[in-house]
Amino acid sequence: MDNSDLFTCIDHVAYACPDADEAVAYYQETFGWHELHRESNDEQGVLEVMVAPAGELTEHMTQIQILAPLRPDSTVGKWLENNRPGLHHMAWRTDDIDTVSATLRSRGVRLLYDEPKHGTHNSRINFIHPKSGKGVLIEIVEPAKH
Ligand SMILES: C[C@@H](C(=O)O)C(=O)SCCNC(=O)CCNC(=O)[C@H](O)C(C)(C)COP(=O)(O)OP(=O)(O)OC[C@H]1O[C@@H](n2cnc3c(N)ncnc32)[C@H](O)[C@@H]1OP(=O)(O)O
Repeated sequence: MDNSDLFTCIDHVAYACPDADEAVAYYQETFGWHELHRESNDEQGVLEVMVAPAGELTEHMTQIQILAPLRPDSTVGKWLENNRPGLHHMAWRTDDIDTVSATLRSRGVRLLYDEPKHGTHNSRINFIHPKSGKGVLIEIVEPAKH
């Protein structure tokens, strides 16, 4: 078993909270981190803000994704009803989400979606269910090829 055809790095770690602006200001003012990107993803029901320790990304730099729910019945909204603000998921980067999905399914891993959905910055995303991820929600992300 090896990883050479699967994941290249930890793309981001997601922090879920009710107020993204307050959390971003904390990262900026306390740690000097930089906001690199923000967008609302209506399908996922989240506002997401990507912050990083540098103003420009290097190839394998891991970002923090600050997530706030756009509506109470979104996955993050429901999660915040049962949990304090905190770590929500981590995301592993791949160059080819279709191949990775097929490989993981063949190994018995439960993915949430039949086909990848739209993620941050036009990426393609899927998730490993926490029951299949040792209690951790794991996102699989294929960044857009610019
Ligand atoms: C924009 C995009 C991007 O990066 O580009 C994003 O990140 S969007 C980020 C927001 N979107 C998502 O998270 C989409 C994927 N997530 C989901 O669809 C959902 O959160 C599920 C993972 C299916 C869980 O939903 P729900 O709690 O309704 O399902 P469920 O009742 O079946 O719960 C199943 C079990 O999973 C646990 N569980 C729920 N959320 C969890 C989490 N974040 N981390 C770890 N465990 C978690 C519950 O406690 C429960 O455990 P017990 O049974 O032991 O009590």
